[in-house]
Amino acid sequence: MSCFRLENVSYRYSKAPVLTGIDLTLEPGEILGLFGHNGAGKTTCIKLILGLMPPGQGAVSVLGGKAGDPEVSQHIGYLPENVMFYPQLTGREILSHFARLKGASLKQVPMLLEQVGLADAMDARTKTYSKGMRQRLGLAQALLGRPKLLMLDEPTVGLDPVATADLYRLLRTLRDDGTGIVLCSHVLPGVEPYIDRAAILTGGSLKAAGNLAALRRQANMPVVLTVAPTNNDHHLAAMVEATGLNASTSVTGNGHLRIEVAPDRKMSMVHRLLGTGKVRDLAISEPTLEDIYVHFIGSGGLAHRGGVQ
Ligand SMILES: Nc1ncnc2c1ncn2[C@@H]1O[C@H](COP(=O)(O)OP(=O)(O)OP(=O)(O)O)[C@@H](O)[C@H]1O
Repeated sequence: MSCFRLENVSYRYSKAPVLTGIDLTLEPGEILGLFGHNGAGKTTCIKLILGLMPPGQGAVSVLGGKAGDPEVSQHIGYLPENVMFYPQLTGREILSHFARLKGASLKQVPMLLEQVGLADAMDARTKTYSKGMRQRLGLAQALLGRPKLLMLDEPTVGLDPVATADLYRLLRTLRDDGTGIVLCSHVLPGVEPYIDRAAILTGGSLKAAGNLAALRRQANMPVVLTVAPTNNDHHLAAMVEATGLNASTSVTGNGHLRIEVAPDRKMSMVHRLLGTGKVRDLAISEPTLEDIYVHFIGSGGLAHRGGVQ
């Protein structure tokens, strides 16, 4: 049973379409990174999965049932992008309130607060919490009732590096226990090691989806070889040009040769380079998640403003 399945889903709030023909599935025990520029439609996808509104077109099924059904919703944990809590209540009181609403055991409350690092602050009013502490409380709220599907919108905002690493470790444990997890984040280098698959949304359409290896194949972006020549030999560049492997070269500030070559020609290039006997050191850089994201989104940057239509 999939955690969710979006089939040919489209949605519009009022005028222009926000999502168009989205096909996306999440299986148990998988972490999916959902990425896109501001206003790409990530939160709208999440709202459809939560059943907060029906799709304009297409089908949304969640945990084998209908999005929004109470029996389905009790198995979903959700951390929204901006968490707000009643400031006069303590962390323990707030989490207990959410546990009652969700029908989760109250015994979980102190345990979860400890798990997210709020053991010492659980009886303090949340108005005294830092941004990171509020974020941790939001995370504890999302984990109530051991959800089968966990959706986290920018979960590391406000978290320090150690807390961020703790969060990702926790997500891995939950994933290994069979939880399906959706992670929306703009901090791509941070999430890259932790996701199993990425889905890239732009302008309401799914541009690409798959694991990093599949996305790299699809993007077919060049691999970068950085070569330190022996004795600062300047002839290597000409030799690279002469290979006929259609690589482009440039010299970096510290005299290294930077070679961009198609992925399927990488090994030929490496063999040729090593064969010259003029290579002192060699580094290979595959496109990162961020490179792939920019490739699919385009260089629009701030041109993708999202916002009011
Ligand atoms: N309640 C609403 N009424 C009208 N338009 C909305 C509403 N919520 C979102 N939108 C519009 O839908 C589009 C997608 O918004 P959404 O919040 O899904 O994007 P997002 O990818 O989550 O963006 P961000 O990264 O900025 O959080 C935007 O153009 C936004 O202005």
